[in-house]
Amino acid sequence: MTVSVLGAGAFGTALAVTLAQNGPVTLWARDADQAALMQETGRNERRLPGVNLPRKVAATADISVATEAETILLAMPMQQMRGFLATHADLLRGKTLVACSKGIDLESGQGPTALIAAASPSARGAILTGPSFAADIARGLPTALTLACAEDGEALQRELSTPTLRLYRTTDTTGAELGGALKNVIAIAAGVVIGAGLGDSARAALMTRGFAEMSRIATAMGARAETLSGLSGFGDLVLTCTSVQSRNFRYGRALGAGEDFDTSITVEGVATAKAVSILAQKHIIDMPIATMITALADRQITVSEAVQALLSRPLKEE
Ligand SMILES: NC(=O)C1=CN([C@@H]2O[C@H](COP(=O)(O)OP(=O)(O)OC[C@H]3O[C@@H](n4cnc5c(N)ncnc54)[C@H](OP(=O)(O)O)[C@@H]3O)[C@@H](O)[C@H]2O)C=CC1
Ligand SMILES: O=C(CO)COP(=O)(O)O
Repeated sequence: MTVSVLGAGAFGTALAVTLAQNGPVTLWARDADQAALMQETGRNERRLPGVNLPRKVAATADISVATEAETILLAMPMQQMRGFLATHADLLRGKTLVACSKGIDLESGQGPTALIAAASPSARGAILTGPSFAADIARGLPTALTLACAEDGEALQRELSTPTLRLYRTTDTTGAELGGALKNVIAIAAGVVIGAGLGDSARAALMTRGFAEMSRIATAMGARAETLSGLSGFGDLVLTCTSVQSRNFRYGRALGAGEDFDTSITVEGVATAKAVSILAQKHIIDMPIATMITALADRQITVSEAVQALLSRPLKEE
């Protein structure tokens, strides 16, 4: 059975590479020139350089071909997903749609599975998330992710697991998608800490308090605490806050050091910090780190003002 991946960025391409171990995969790029180049060269140098695409990966820019598969992975940046789902709603009807994006839609405040349910009520929505860099997956290094699906996730889990990509299953879609979205905000903050020269101890404190902040809002929104402490929450928080492979971490590090950062690079945590600050007000939840990241990204405060504001908060019980 063919699986399709829509979005030929670093992650979509890596997923296509690993899934080709199970059978044919269609990889859809929105840019016809890029699809043709991938098909011709067997590489995606634009988004995942240095990786050979297996022969079982067929690249196309034809969306009607790419949506023939029953199982379709959505691997575009989060802020593009709502528009994409609306444009292609007819072709996606009745399919199994597995979101691979991490974030919260800024305009609606919804995560990927809620966007899928709103745009394609007859589709089955799921989310694949957790600690994994595209380059690691593509190189065949061992990785473990969470597959969250409200119902009948077992067959999908088997279909999307490969000899090197191990999927764990949950029905807690809210927890899985909020963990994956929120860890990016904390990773930016961890990058700021390192970029500003505040040290590894400060980063450990930030990660721990960040995890408390993630858990507070996520459980208030219906997530299970154990999902937050699994691969999609704690696991991905650790990876993204401690690796320079992370774009969110590198963006934060540039902010902390007062350096410029290439705005064409996908950094999901910025929009998510804004979206979650709005949700936090609605749920009356205290989210000082997300609020600070929004203010820093918008240049409303300096790094030293942000640090001062966090350090001067009232002392309280852990
Ligand atoms: N990279 C990683 O290691 C991981 C990424 N993710 C998540 O995967 C998602 C995608 O990230 P990633 O692949 O790294 O991003 P990239 O920046 O590598 O690529 C983004 C891709 O999305 C395409 N795209 C942009 N807008 C649209 C649109 N409107 N319709 C269709 N396609 C579009 C781009 O096309 P074009 O080339 O034409 O601009 C590009 O191929 C993010 O949510 C990220 O958090 C999750 C785990 C790991
Ligand atoms: O989500 C990721 C790793 O799990 C990738 O992180 P970045 O988007 O920060 O590169």
